[in-house]
Amino acid sequence: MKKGKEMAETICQSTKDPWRVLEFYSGIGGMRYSLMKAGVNYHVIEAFEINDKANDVYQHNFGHRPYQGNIQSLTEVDLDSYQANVWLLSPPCQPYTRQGLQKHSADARAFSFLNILELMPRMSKPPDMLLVENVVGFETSDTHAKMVEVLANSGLVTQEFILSPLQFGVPYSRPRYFCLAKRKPLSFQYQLFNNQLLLSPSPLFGNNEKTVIDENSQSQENWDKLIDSCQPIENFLEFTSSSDQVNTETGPFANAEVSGNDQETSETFVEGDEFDFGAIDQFVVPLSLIERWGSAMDIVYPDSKRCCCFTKSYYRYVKGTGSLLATIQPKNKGKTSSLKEQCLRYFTPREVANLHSFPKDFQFPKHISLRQRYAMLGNSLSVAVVAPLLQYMFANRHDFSAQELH
Ligand SMILES: C[S@@+](CC[C@H](N)C(=O)[O-])C[C@H]1O[C@@H](n2cnc3c(N)ncnc32)[C@H](O)[C@@H]1O
Repeated sequence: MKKGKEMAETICQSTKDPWRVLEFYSGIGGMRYSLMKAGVNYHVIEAFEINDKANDVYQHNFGHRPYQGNIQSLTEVDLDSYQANVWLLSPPCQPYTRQGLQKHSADARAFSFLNILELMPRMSKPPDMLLVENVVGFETSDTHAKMVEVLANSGLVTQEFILSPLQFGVPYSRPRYFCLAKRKPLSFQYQLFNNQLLLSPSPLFGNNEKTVIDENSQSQENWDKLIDSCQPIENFLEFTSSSDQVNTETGPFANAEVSGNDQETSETFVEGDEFDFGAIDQFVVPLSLIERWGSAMDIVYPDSKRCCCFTKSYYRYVKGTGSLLATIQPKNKGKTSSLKEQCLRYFTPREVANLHSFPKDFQFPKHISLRQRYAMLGNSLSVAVVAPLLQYMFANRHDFSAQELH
């Protein structure tokens, strides 16, 4: 009879059973797109999301409407009934954001996640693997302390990361906290990182060196190297323009070109009256805002290799909610050249989705307003970061398969 590693490898090769996944706080489906990109053999048994507009978007793209209840009301019997191996969770971030009151577990928006943690030890079939995503700051919260305690008591080993799309070649600064957890006999490929918080993606790239550059490194040299290795922002734009193509008389996008490599996304964008090309002016930053807030704006250019995190308040507020694009490149970049002459515009929702590495076929249904689109994208996640994390979590040739674990 085969034993241990030999048996596990045989099982992994022979099984066709997909991993049974539950997606909590599914939003517009960033986790599901990450699963798809990771190439995992999965079946999303159920997704849970309280927001009906987010569920419209999810249903539009995946053909399944998530369960629209409050996660706080789920019981261990409910969760056991799904017989899931894998949980993916991106609970609300507001209790832990630096800008917020940082009430942590005392914040009502943390209650549903705390409920899930309390249910886990009471379940007869708790998950074998899970991934939790949250803001930087979560790792020092009492909710985090509770999560680590519950996972350890339930026999799950954790590896934690703080990673940004910049570390994956995407010119987008969005550092986020991630926890991966696996239950024995499953194990991580690099077990020396068990119970550690890493600021480097190196294990995901197949090496166990901790010294790969990270966004939080203090060294200017490392920071420059990281930014340099990213693609330029123009690769993520649906409209490109150069100063000689832009007719400032008739509006900065009068002669805007649809990016050659992105025809599909432009079609996605031209949907409904609200998004006619004629309405492109809605992305121009009004002069009154530039005059009032210009000094607080983060301005980037098509050849820039970094832009700031887009939050759910992008387009409603300009300060600290995400970068603005200068469509006319001045000789001297930055504040020395008048911002008014640089024809600032907002990134379009499609462009934000591109920077989140969502696939080209992702679409919003027509009835979702511009503000709702930005709000939902701001809540979502980087597929470029989560997909390799999932690949790392699922891939260990010594692991048992979904079939063996049932
Ligand atoms: C950080 S966002 C996650 C977004 C998601 N990962 C995505 O790709 O769009 C948190 C989501 O949880 C939902 N949510 C918050 N509290 C909830 C609750 N108690 N029950 C169900 N959904 C909830 C919010 O509506 C929001 O869409």
